[in-house]
Amino acid sequence: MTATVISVWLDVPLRGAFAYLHSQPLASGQRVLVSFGSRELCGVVDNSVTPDAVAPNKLKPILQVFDALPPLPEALLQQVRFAARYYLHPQGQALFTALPTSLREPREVRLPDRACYQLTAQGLGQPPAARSSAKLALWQALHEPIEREALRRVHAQASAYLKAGLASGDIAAVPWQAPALQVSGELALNAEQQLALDAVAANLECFAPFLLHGITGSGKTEVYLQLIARVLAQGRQVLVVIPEINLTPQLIDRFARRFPATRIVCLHSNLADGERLEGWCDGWLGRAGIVIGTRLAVFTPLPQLGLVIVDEEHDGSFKQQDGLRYHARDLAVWRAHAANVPVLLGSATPSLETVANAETGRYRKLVLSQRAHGSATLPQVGLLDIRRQKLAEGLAAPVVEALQQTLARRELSLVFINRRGYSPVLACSACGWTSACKHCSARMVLHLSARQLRCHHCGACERIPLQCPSCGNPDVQPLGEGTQRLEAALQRMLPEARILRIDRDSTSSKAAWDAIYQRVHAGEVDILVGTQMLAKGHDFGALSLVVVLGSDGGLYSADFRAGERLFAQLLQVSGRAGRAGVPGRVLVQTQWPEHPLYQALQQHDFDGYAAAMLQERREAGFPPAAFQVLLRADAPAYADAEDFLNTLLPQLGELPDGLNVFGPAPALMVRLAGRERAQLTFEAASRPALHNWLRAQLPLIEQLARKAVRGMRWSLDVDPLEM
Ligand SMILES: Nc1ncnc2c1ncn2[C@@H]1O[C@H](COP(=O)(O)OP(=O)(O)OP(=O)(O)O)[C@@H](O)[C@H]1O
Ligand SMILES: [Zn+2]
Repeated sequence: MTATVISVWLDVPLRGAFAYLHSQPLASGQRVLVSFGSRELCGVVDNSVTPDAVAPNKLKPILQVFDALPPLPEALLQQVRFAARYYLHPQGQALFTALPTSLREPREVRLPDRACYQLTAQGLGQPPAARSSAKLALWQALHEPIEREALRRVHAQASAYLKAGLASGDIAAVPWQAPALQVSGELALNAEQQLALDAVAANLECFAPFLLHGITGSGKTEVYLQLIARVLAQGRQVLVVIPEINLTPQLIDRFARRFPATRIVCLHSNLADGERLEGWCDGWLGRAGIVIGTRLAVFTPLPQLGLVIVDEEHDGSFKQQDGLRYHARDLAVWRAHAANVPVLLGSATPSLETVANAETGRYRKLVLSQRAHGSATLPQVGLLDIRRQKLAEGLAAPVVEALQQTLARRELSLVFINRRGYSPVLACSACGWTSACKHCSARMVLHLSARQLRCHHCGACERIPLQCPSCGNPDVQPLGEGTQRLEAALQRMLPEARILRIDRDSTSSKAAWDAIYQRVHAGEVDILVGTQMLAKGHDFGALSLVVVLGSDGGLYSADFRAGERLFAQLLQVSGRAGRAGVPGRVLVQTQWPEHPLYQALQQHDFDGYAAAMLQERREAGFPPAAFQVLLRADAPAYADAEDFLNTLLPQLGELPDGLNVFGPAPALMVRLAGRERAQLTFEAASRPALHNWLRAQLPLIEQLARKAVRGMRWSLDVDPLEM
């Protein structure tokens, strides 16, 4: 019997594919079981590559072909091929990053049969009594084949009704079929929204990248929804990628209410394996009309893809910070290109990368310059110079006054401080000791209610010391404010106010978020105190005052992106005020009121400040004017990480023209979770030149890494966001 050599990708940190034997050829994308060393692994067949050479007598057979599901689609393999090449990452690992956990494991995967339900002839002849409106609505909906989930949206009693109907023979399960599109509750668009909609809708048949630059509250989401309706009407699918924080039940609800019959798959990292697999497969098998999710959703196969949307495209959470360090926005644009469909990048504060692309005409820019809600206008921004103010518990008198007035009018206030915990550091006034983390170059944050010091970088916890660990002084004091301390101070100053704190500590569960939303919308809250979790996407109608504290730190940071991030964050959080007719006001406490960033914030001048920042980047030769790749090394001791880079550097030889390297230098945060980090920054004006040259150096880097001290690790970060 002659056997065929099959190329198989495995989830291992090696660049090549592996060769195995099978009795007959297998399709690309086929999942298989193979033995690798002493383990059995899941592999994926790829006939487009030549495997690394193996002596014929050493070839091992494929142990099992997992064929309960069809082979993974070619479009996914292509996307992974691109991602691996672009991000200089081993392709096997890139492929397994793209798969839901269940498909990475060395076992067969079966999908539960997805059925629809419909009335039988017997059921049709027996309408429920007219007084039972729930049953009548369900009975009506069951005239057409409908999925359980969609039926549940018709009425909460769906499951019980279905169970009874199946038992009595009034209802039968029928093979799954795509439901007819239903669209409900579309708003009449304003002129700018209409222009934006028309521009994209006119390009549904080709790749066309758009920037939808709409100020906060300008109705971007409404434009997305109406575009999605057009695409669904063509029987095609839509991919919507959004930041982690914005994936709220409220948003999903908004989509579900608009498209009550459509299967909407929601994908994020907190799903159980089974749920994620089912959602992923529903996209892949064409059953889902809409896939909406965080960055990992960008890998969901969608055979009928008709439109890609990236909301809040500037958001840093789109960049994966370990393994395959991909940027979901950039991969989303690539996907739209590969599928030859339009992609819409929406934001009130687009990234400078995207601004630059709009400037050169690579992306077409669509503008929403007005708030959508009838009488809503942008808030007035006041800058409070705290060099001339006495602060009480971190708050200037005009801020407390404004909070009092807002409370008296029974409107909602938001106090924004981007620091959770009680206080960012505990310090000894006698010897200068501070609560440093043993594992990171960072301070441990005081969490008073939990009676702990916590490191927000590595998660280390300690008891709060009763006296200074260094000199024994019993007077150790919290320095500065975090959300918890602010909450306590506000409660003392405004005892009658109902205050709600929102940060990662108070919202760890989805249920907590739901409860918060309900309380705010029911008017049970007067003041929200919170971190950046509050800055984005939320639409609280009664919110009329936003107070910003402690934002000066971002003005003069060593990270060249800090200003861009701060500006976006402040515009976003300011944008929460005055969204529904109540005039809004923003107060910023700062020591630098004359700083151009605050001046631009006051004028709501995104374009002007973005142009200035872009100009600075061009002069300094920073992205987006240049392209970067970081080579990071980390080890328990800094010297070992640095040694590796220092050994490598001379062996790389002379760099080609136009390519520069800086370093080795310590990372901005040198020590993290007990490891110290050094890096080389490669930079060039030409992206292909930079990537191609680095790709050619990979064998050398890998060879030297094998000789480095044990425990040294290295990685490449293409288009890094963190320095
Ligand atoms: N054409 C319209 N007519 C009336 N109201 C509208 C219209 N479009 C949107 N709205 C309303 O305006 C508010 C803001 O809209 P939406 O949430 O879509 O804005 P957005 O631009 O996505 O906001 P942000 O970026 O600030 O989160 C919502 O309450 C929405 O229902
Ligand atoms: Zn730490």
